[in-house]
Amino acid sequence: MLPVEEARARIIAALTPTAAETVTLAEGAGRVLARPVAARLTQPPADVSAMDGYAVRAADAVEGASLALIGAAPAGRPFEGTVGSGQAVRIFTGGFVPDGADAILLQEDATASGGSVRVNETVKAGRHIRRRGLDFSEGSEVLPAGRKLTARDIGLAAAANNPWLAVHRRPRIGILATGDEIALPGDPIPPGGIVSSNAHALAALVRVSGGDPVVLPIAPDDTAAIAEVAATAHAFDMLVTTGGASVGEHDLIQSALGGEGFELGFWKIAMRPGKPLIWGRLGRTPVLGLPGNPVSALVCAVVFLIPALGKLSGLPGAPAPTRRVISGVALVENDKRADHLRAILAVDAAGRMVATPAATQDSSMLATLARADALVLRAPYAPAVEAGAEVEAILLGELGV
Ligand SMILES: Nc1nc2c(c(=O)[nH]1)N[C@H]1C(S)=C(S)[C@@H](COP(=O)(O)OP(=O)(O)OC[C@H]3O[C@@H](n4cnc5c(N)ncnc54)[C@H](O)[C@@H]3O)O[C@H]1N2
Ligand code: MOO
Repeated sequence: MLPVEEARARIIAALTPTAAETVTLAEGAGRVLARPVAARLTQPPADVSAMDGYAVRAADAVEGASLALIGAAPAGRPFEGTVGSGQAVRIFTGGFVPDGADAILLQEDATASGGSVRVNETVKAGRHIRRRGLDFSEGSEVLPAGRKLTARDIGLAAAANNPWLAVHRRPRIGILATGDEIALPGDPIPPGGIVSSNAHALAALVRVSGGDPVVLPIAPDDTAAIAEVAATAHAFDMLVTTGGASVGEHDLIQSALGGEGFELGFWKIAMRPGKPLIWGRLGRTPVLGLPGNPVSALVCAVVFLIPALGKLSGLPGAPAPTRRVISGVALVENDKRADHLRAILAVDAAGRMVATPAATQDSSMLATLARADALVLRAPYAPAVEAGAEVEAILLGELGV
């Protein structure tokens, strides 16, 4: 069985980012830049005032001096003349500093009357002036390719006068649930059947992780039916299946896809839950075969599908970040499979984050998974630890799943 890290590395190495598409600023948040964003202007375009007050010559603006007011420079309407010795121009935040002036006298530090202004506090040269290009200069790169755009980045791209952004197309992910026993929520459930939760949960996970999910019709445990749906795989950047991954004679994914030209990359990994994971390729489309057990499917999606979506979207495809937390209970020595324990988080009196794994960790228990805040990671053969020991955990809330 392949170690988790190696399985993830092989998946990430096999994926290439989607092509670029052009979107408006409003559509850009959360997308990954396919090309850098350059400034299409210099900001500020000239020296501007950072305050409301008076543009003056610092040499004249000493406490007690009276300066002649010769005009005004509100934002957007520059003063055309020059500030000479003993003169001042009324200025507002964002207004261009007129020629001749080299400092701003704050409104609060001055008394204006008639055509003059009295300096109540001596001004320092350069004070309250934002220099031309302080923020960025025309032609410079303000955002690099490969960046996942934040709301702040959208503001920067807009300020740099870019109405459009070149981002990677959202990866289109086909989701195929298989099994004779599964029925869509609300539909009649066959005898001994179960409602299909996996496709819905996976579609939601794909959506919040930057992909476009396409939920395919449920395929019964029948080679021809699975093959028929799989024949549409070329329409997707990745096909994700659930169920039929294991060793039972009804576990048909590999044999059904085999007829369609499926090339197996690997099968079975040293992970709990999620051992029977399948990875391969159908023509040019990568295929991730998740186990049918609902918790196994979703934990594998956190560990493999989210990084894969990242890589397809133009990111490095890094694993979910982990945090060091305190285990609320003693943990037994682990076996050969990397374990992922569903746990509730709480903050103790000392402000430390404490993760308490659920007492039963069965891979069918969706309610336990939905209530969990974290997956506590137990490496293969990790030794037993006492309650209070530090352990690594993936915080599910941070991933938005
Ligand atoms: N003899 C062995 N048996 C099993 C092994 C093994 O190594 N040897 N592995 C076990 C492990 S671990 C897992 S995980 C499961 C995974 O099996 P499959 O991927 O083949 O999944 P199915 O058999 O199709 O289904 C398992 C379980 O999940 C339910 N299911 C399936 N699809 C959905 C869905 N879309 N929504 C909700 N629930 C679903 C299905 O009804 C079954 O109850 O195999 C073990 N067995
Ligand atoms: O790995 Mo299975 O996913 O243990 O239930």
